[in-house]
Amino acid sequence: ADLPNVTILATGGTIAGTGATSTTTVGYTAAKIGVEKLIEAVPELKTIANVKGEQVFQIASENMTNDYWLTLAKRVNTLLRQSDVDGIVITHGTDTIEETAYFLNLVVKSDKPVVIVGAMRPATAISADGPINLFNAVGVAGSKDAKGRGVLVALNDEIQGAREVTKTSTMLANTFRAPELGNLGYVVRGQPMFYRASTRKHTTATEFDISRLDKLPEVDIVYGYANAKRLPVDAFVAAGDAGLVHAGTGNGSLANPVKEALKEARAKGVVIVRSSRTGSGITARNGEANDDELDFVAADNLNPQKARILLMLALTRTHDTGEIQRMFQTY
Ligand SMILES: NC(=O)CC[C@H](N)C(=O)O
Repeated sequence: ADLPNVTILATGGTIAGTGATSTTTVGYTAAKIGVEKLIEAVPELKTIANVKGEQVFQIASENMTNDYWLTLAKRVNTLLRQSDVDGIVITHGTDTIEETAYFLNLVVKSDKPVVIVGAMRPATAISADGPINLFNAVGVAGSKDAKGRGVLVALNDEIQGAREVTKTSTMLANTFRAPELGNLGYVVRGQPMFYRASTRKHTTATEFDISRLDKLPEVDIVYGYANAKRLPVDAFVAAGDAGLVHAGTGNGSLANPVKEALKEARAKGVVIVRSSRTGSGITARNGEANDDELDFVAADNLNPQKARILLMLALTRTHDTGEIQRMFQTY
């Protein structure tokens, strides 16, 4: 009775995946097992929390969309307003866990813990990581220590912050890292141990409100590489995008034809954010491009897929590039 009340929102992924044999760890099918079965597989959960499950949707997370995010975020906010919910665990495919985590980090309006968890091996595999990951995630979500830290990602005995965490390996169980900046802590026997906190504003301290939104602005990502052409930029602009994120080479550098296309896009009102494909470090304002002159925004150290999320949310508030740059320095 004294245990915390934790709701598990299931969305699919490998943690709910099944393979043909116990050694199938590649080539299995994600998003097969329902939330009740996930909970039944870990009877130990009863010792650390009163757990309830809800299947919000059932997808492989490469099929995540803005619409699914709005559905999920609204459900999280509704549940966290209830006095009988102390924390939430979201089971999720690992491919886009970092994006969902950062989106929720910006739009959840509560201090209560929200912990996202997944697995790298399907439920049918020997040494499946899903059950222990779920146990630890429920422990974190039920802990008072985890309150007010923003959305957390807990896998492989580690706790990562939503803003910095990224998937770094296609296959390893310790795929989740915050390059150069490190994890926030560990989970030991279902107990979180924190050593660091994110310094950027999140959850209750953001200016974003999705409660009355049923659509997000269209923002896409254009990748930088040798021999890059302007074609993708032109195609996204023709499709009516409100914003574009450039995943630049190095410190967000722009190939000449792409720079021309982005300049023209900006002249048509499209907001341009320069980020980097390198995986770590800051894309500095007025560094590899003159953002003041071009009227572009620099992504700080957000990776392109996270810069896309912040730009979408920023565009729900303003089209002023000065204001949007401020948001990239704030969140
Ligand atoms: N390990 C995983 O969860 C990856 C499976 C699948 N591609 C997904 O993201 O849902």
